[in-house]
Amino acid sequence: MFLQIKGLAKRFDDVPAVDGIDLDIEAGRLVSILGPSGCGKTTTLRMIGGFVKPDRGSITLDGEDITGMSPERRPLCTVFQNYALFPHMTVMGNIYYGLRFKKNQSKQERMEKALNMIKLVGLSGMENKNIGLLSGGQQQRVALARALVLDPKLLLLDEPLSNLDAKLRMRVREEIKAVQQKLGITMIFVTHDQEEAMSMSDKVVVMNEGRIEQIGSPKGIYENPVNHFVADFIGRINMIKMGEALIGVRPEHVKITCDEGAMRGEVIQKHYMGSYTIYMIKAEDQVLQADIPNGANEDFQAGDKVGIAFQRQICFNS
Ligand SMILES: Nc1ncnc2c1ncn2[C@@H]1O[C@H](COP(=O)(O)OP(=O)(O)OP(=O)(O)O)[C@@H](O)[C@H]1O
Repeated sequence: MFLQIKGLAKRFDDVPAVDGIDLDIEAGRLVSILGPSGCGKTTTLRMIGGFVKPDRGSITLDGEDITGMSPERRPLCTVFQNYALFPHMTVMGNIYYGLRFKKNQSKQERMEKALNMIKLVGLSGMENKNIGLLSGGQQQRVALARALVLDPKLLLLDEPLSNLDAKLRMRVREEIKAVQQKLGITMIFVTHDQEEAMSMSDKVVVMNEGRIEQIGSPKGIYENPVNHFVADFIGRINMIKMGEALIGVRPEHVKITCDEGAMRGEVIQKHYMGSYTIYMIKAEDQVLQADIPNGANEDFQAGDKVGIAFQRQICFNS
């Protein structure tokens, strides 16, 4: 296994920030660590990067135990949330900076490498621009290029898109994924944005209260969440008690009809969302959400009595 984490734990005072996690990551994957604020995502990333010393556990990268190694000796790079660029330097200056220490390469080789990386992240022509004159999206690309030019075995990104507005985030998301695939590099990024994690990653690690709740592909986690926490954190879900059992039904799997159904309910509200409408349906003592695509389907109104059917349900033990 390329990256192997075993029993990793860290306490701050009496709070277990990371409570004994195991994680295996194959080479060339883009993995996101997702979870609510304070669940231990950043502490996990910082322990991999070497900026926080674990209380126990081990981290092995490409066959080498890096648990006790200082950050600068680890064969990896971290892109921080605030990018940590040198504000008084140019784009080229920032990207070339780390390469100055690569004494086994000639100056010519290093310059070429930096220029290639500038091209790869789409900043050609901006080599001599000062960092302070760049937009947030451009600064994020410089930070990415500055890390990638050092050929790290692993790239760690801490909330890489959180400083960008919604539209730019979508674009930079695509760009990071494209660069990752082009270089075949292994990346781990931390986010609390489930849409970001789902759309970019090969594998999603869902954390809660210092522990890993589930690891899987975006599809696997969405369709087969192991518990209520994961189901609720990734997308929306209706939780329904059926006798002793608790089942989960995604809103897109709730069908409503004019016919008599096994379950009956009343439409109490509807929210038009463009391509679909969210219907809130009161059934017995609970309110269910149904996402119904607009266009081909019947339009229901508040007060309509409807039949309810579930196309797919997820069973939970508790
Ligand atoms: N240096 C520190 N000193 C004391 N407590 C800390 C420190 N760093 C983190 N913690 C605590 O450890 C827990 C996990 O924090 P961490 O930053 O890893 O969570 P997170 O999931 O990254 O949260 P966020 O999404 O808000 O950044 C929190 O309770 C936090 O308050």
